Amino acid sequence: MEATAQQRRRLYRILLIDSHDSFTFNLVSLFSDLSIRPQITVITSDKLLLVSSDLLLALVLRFDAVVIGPGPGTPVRTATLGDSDMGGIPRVWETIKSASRTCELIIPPPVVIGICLGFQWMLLDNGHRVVRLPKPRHGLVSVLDVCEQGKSDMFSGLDDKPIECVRYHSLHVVYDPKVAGNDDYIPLAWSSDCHEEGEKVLMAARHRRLPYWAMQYHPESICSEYGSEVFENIFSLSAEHTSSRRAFIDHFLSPTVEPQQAPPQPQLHLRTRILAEDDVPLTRHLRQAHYALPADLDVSEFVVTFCEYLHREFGEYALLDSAAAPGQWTYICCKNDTTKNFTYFIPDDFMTVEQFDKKNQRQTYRVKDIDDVWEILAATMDVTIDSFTDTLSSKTIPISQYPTFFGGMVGYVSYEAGVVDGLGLSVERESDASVPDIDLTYYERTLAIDLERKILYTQSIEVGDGYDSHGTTRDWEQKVQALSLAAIENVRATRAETETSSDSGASTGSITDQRRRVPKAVRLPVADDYRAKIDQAQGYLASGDSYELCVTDQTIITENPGVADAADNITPALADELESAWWLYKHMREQSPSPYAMFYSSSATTLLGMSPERFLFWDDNLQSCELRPIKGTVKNDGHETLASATRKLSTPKERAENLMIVDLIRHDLAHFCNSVKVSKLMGVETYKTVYQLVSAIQGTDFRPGVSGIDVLRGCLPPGSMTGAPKRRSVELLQQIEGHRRRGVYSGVSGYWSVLGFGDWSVVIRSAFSVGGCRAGREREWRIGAGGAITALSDRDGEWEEMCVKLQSAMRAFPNAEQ
Ligand SMILES: C=C(O[C@@H]1C=C(C(=O)O)C=C[C@H]1O)C(=O)O
Ligand SMILES: NC(=O)CC[C@H](N)C(=O)O
Repeated sequence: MEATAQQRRRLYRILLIDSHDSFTFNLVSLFSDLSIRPQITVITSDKLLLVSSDLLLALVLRFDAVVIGPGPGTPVRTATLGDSDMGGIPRVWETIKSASRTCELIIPPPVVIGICLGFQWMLLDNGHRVVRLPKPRHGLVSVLDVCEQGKSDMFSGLDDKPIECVRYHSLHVVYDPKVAGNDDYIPLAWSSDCHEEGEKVLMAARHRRLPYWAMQYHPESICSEYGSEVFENIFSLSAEHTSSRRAFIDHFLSPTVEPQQAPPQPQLHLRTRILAEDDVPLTRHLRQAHYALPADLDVSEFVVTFCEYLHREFGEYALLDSAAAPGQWTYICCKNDTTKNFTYFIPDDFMTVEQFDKKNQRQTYRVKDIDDVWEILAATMDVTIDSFTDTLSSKTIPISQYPTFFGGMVGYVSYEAGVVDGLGLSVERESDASVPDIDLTYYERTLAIDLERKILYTQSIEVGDGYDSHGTTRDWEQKVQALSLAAIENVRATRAETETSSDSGASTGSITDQRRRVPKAVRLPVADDYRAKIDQAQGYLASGDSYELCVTDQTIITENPGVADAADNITPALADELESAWWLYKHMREQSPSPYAMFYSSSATTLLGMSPERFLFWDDNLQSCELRPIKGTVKNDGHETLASATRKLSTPKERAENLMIVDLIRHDLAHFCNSVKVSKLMGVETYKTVYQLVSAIQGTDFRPGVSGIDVLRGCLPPGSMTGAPKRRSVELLQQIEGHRRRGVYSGVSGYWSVLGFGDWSVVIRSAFSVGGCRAGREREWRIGAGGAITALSDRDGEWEEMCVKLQSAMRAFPNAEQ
């Protein structure tokens, strides 16, 4: 077969140096769509320190272009104090320069492109100064003032169009025309909003003689214009240089053999399953039945009553509850003999598994010497499905309308698990009573409720007829159906009662509940401490170490120990704790309902989730996923309308906060997906207590070997809870927050379905318990709240915003409110 001209063309090799920034992979996405047939190698700048000088020369020679990407920190310290913000970039730079200067053989340099930190480094090295901006510009848009020289260079063909560019910088280059001679850079564009900055800021430059270009702004941002055109121009302006350089290098080194296809990017692979001995995969049968619920039924009330009936019959359960729009599905997981709870604490090398035996006794064992927790979880999820029965289908429901959760893992992953696993950083160990960093329960019997169409599905993953201590799957289905009918009746009867007595269901309860509802102690955030944290954060924003920091604080509510009630199979105090947690959940759901509500109780903790924010949804079958970050909050207290909230959320400050996270998520997703698109940019959504600015980012065409769980793992912790760039911001937040663990707060909760779907929310506006009778100490509830701090943030406004968010969860604890 004859190769096409495009295939015959040589790969254009780009070495992209990443200074642990959260925008680097947006450059990978941008380059991938260019006409040069790129092959991109990303290396972090600190790894370059490990490469010997000879190897570095050989490495650099092989690339057509070296891109010095953006990053936190400053290039200045490196030049004077040898600090580490630049990693091995100065060595690469020296290698490029010395190869073309001092060898007998003058090797033509590769094309070099510097972006933001890279730009600052290149001009600093050339003798210009780099100083702080009067006010940092993070996520803000400027219009470029393109010089005549720029119009015939990297901005050519753009016909004097105003070019909007996004800026993420605290430092800038003071261009000094006196740095004369052949080795200087020529300005190509300035910022045009000098009225705000006091002076024009240099935005783009090129070397007078060599193929070096540099940009202060971020051409890869979703809100920057003409990013592709600018790079096409640079690669075409340097095409002649590149081809003569290739001929020169080929003459001395054997020409490189082109691989048929670009090698896959390094990825996390969960496909290599490690099976525990008792986890030999069995083929399972999926069984599903569905029933129409009465059209006039208040499904939200039904869910609560139904859970209570199910609890009495089958014991503990988990609830993934779409308690408010736009949620469509509510899932209830029922315990049976195959239910297994997995808990893991950082940095243990074992995982604890808990299962109930046929006599309903807890059995606990450890999986030891594990390298990777997720491999163990993946082994349990490795369910081979051989058949599917839809037993009671009266009419055909299109497959797109079927529930996506059909059993699998439900639970949460803590913030710290993401910090350690996703970012490779370390965290301090929790001293006393702590909650697991991963707490997931595997369920094979689940109920799905389609709230829009009012349909109840019973779903099971069974071997044989699914017989266990609760009977066969069929027995279970029949019991569930009978319970659902009883719950429907109960909802109707309660409705009729409340219409006459005006009493709300959530406010009824035992004496024990009443006592518990008066907390023993409440520790709230202190305004001055919070303001001090904001100041500290803004110091880091001014120095260029971060562009946005999501600062948080925690509230601790210590419960009054209740009076023990008797209950079957579980100790009285435990039953009491469960009952009171459920009461709190119902109250929270009534006060601040949200689309990602969750009631999840394991032996170590209980999570009362009321998150409005989807973290990640994935579909392995379609190889697609979606993230929906929220950034930008306005109180909804009855005085605000959607229109007035939209006005408040349209300010540069709010938009910048959101934009930074959108760019960060595009970068995170580009590690796993060949295509990343923003399907919604900064829409305003209404919730019961707040208005929020929400964006949606979609990733499709997963890279080879990737499935949704890899995306989840690799994108933790959620960027909306860290700020950008993620890694450096997390380190700074550890200092700002006094190395206090956030725990479940700021982590993610949701499901991982055996059908290849996952849906996870960010744990915010929620409470989780620490201690309790099984830990032999008082139970306390922790509620985290915080907000993104940018250079434009105002201390009092941020304190108020945090309080609004805190109150949405505090409402569950009526006597604890401020
Ligand atoms: C930090 C919280 O929320 C995060 C911060 C937001 C903001 O700064 O506007 C909005 C949603 C969340 O991503 C919280 O609720 O505690
Ligand atoms: N985005 C960047 O590369 C920022 C560079 C540098 N840290 C600054 O704030 O100016």
